[in-house]
Amino acid sequence: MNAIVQTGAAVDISRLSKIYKTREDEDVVALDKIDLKFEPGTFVAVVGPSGCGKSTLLSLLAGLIGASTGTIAIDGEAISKPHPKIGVVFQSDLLLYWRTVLENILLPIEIKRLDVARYRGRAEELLAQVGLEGFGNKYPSELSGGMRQRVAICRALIQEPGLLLMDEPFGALDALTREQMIMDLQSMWMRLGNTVLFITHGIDEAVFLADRVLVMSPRPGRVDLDLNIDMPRPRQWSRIHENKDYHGYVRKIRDIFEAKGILVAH
Ligand SMILES: Nc1ncnc2c1ncn2[C@@H]1O[C@H](COP(=O)(O)OP(=O)(O)OP(=O)(O)O)[C@@H](O)[C@H]1O
Repeated sequence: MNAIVQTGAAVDISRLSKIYKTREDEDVVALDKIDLKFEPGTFVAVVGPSGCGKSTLLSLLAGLIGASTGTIAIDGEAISKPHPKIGVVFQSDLLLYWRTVLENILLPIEIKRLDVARYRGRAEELLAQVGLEGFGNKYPSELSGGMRQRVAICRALIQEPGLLLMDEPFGALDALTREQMIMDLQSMWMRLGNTVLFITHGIDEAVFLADRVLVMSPRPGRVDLDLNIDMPRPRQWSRIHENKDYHGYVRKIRDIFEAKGILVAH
């Protein structure tokens, strides 16, 4: 059991900018000359106010949109379109309701015309890793929101991506399910070892999960703070509030948001 081990990818982002054109032909600078390097196997969380360019950064890394300037390299290979080394999980699970859980997980394999039979065992192994052993023949409508999001994570992991991109993956879940998912994601990542870029509005989950938290500024999106989170693992969600370092990290991030008027103290 738990035979799956994935190798984390190295990520190198250099002078990356994204400028959108509005319908009125005005420029919107969503990202402004960002330089970042992620070591293989690092868990990086990104927090920032709405509209600061978090999803733009993720879409660029996923190869879903093109950069205006700059480059992205994954293990030294330039990225300009979706790549099997990169898995993506969005806030909405985007499962196809007419396909079973297993068929959903195997969808990327089918689309690429790879040998589905070869990946079936791996899909079942991933399901077991996220606590859904035996659910392969169920349909999405038979699962809870948290279970569906677990299936979406399996689908993202089916091709053993070195880089897992997650865009507010727990944003639509109730508080208890979110708590469980945060703990389970930590365990899964500790076993698998992928590099993760995790976008969230939650300062608490960013500090809890990450090795590194990037705090982004309002437009034009830049990295205001690059904070190393040095707390032993596995971290316990129910005990994290007893940890002084945790509070120090959260305070640092809040200080930035308060200084910029993004969070206003009363
Ligand atoms: N296709 C587009 N055309 C024009 N402007 C866009 C487009 N997509 C995003 N933007 C603008 O770029 C900026 C960054 O958007 P982005 O969605 O990356 O922010 P975000 O930090 O992910 O926001 P949120 O937290 O609300 O999801 C915003 O000002 C947004 O309005």
